[in-house]
Amino acid sequence: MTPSTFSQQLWDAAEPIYDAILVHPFITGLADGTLPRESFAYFIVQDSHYLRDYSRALALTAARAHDEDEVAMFADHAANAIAVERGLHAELLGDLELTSTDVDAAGSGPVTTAYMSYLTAVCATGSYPEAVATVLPCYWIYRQVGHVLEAGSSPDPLYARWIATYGSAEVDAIVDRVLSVTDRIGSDLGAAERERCVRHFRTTARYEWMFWDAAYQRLPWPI
Ligand SMILES: Cc1ncc(CN)c(N)n1
Repeated sequence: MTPSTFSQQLWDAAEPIYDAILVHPFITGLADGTLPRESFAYFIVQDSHYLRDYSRALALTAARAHDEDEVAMFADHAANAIAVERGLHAELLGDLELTSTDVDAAGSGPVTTAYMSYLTAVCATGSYPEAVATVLPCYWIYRQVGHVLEAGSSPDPLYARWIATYGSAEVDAIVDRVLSVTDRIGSDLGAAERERCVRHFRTTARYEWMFWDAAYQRLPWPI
């Protein structure tokens, strides 16, 4: 069956990746509290690096938009939506007894660097629809994971706080708005550009799985 909307077409292309995310031990460990603290700390440190470049990728996406409301939305997300996540990180880093010096000293790991580089390259050199498709898994997958985990939360208060942020109504409203922009863009895309968007969406959805997997393993640079 042909997907009814562009966002549905993108989601369908990445659904097996999302299904694999839901059963990854990082995610099941957040939910049942068995995730090792060291893996969560690796994740928060790497995510602090990631958000720096994600914010830039959103600013590049804003610069590529033609519709004034969409320029304003992505620019606002680059500044403010990210600020909510930074606030969460600051609290969690404090609880993990880590500082911004520790974040800088750790540097960005192999998967973080690869994901950030891909985001930056597409948002800097691709079209506006390609940029939107590339940044979308970050918004959408976290919202979905937040909702799934929210039902049972976590016995671990740190993990419960993380879950509550991504399962919140505030995140819902942000993601719904981005999805409606995605569907508007998709209504007049040619086949070749549509295919490029699907490829970018699937690639960054894969990076989302890899990001959690790297944290679970506390993956170092091999050399
Ligand atoms: C790697 C990653 N992906 C998504 C999100 C949610 N904005 C995040 N904080 N970090």
